[in-house]
Amino acid sequence: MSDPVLDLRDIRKSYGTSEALAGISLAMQEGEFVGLLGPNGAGKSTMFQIIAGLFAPDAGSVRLFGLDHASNGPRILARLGVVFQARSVDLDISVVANLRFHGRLFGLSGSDLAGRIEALCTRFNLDDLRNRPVRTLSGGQQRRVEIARALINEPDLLIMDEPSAGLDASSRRDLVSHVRDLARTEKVAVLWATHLVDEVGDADRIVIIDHGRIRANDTPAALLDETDAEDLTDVYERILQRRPGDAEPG
Ligand SMILES: Nc1ncnc2c1ncn2[C@@H]1O[C@H](COP(=O)(O)OP(=O)(O)OP(=O)(O)O)[C@@H](O)[C@H]1O
Repeated sequence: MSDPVLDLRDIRKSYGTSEALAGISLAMQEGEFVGLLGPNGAGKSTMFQIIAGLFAPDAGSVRLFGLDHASNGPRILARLGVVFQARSVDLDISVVANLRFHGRLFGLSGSDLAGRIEALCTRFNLDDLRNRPVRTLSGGQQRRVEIARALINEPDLLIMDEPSAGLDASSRRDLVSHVRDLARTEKVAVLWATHLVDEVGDADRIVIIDHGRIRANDTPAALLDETDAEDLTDVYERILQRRPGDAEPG
């Protein structure tokens, strides 16, 4: 069997005396869409920064595609797409100019780059907006540009930290369905962090994190079954209300 796309083992990270991650283990396979749910301060962003190689954990092992950041950072980044909470596209230049710039950072050029930009504009309904400065687009359209940018290198793993922040309900639904479709058709593994349960109802797996610990890791159906909950919102609330240590995942 091929290496997992992502393999985190017992990751720990503290900021001074405050422990942000208290032993996180998580593996993801090709094409899996995993929803990472957790309240504010749960440790989601810290986990993302560690996966992206921005800093190393205090303890534990981080492998992407069977590689570690210390010896294979550039090979990992070539196969990783990242959407952080903060904006990373330039508001003053057009959609296409942003995509072209980011493509060049990955060594793409000529018809290869043009072809990828074309395909991404079509996939994310940006065709009519392609020559507009990003500043003139709506919040939902700007987030679609962010995601298209993160996909310019055709990553095998896309990590998204609250990608729908600031969007209305219908734009959020659109965004989720675009990315869900991407995981299904292109076999991109997606880790989608949010604190909004409705965004991850269709995920292959839901991971619930709180106080730096994984409190649940299973399919939506299994979580509903296990908690005897009405719906996923109820699942989430019940799991967060359990005392850490009660029925922790194996
Ligand atoms: N640079 C930092 N210095 C000190 N403490 C930090 C730093 N970054 C995060 N923390 C703390 O670590 C814990 C986890 O924060 P993190 O941002 O990873 O959570 P999160 O789940 O992404 O939260 P949110 O949903 O609010 O973005 C919090 O208690 C936070 O205050």
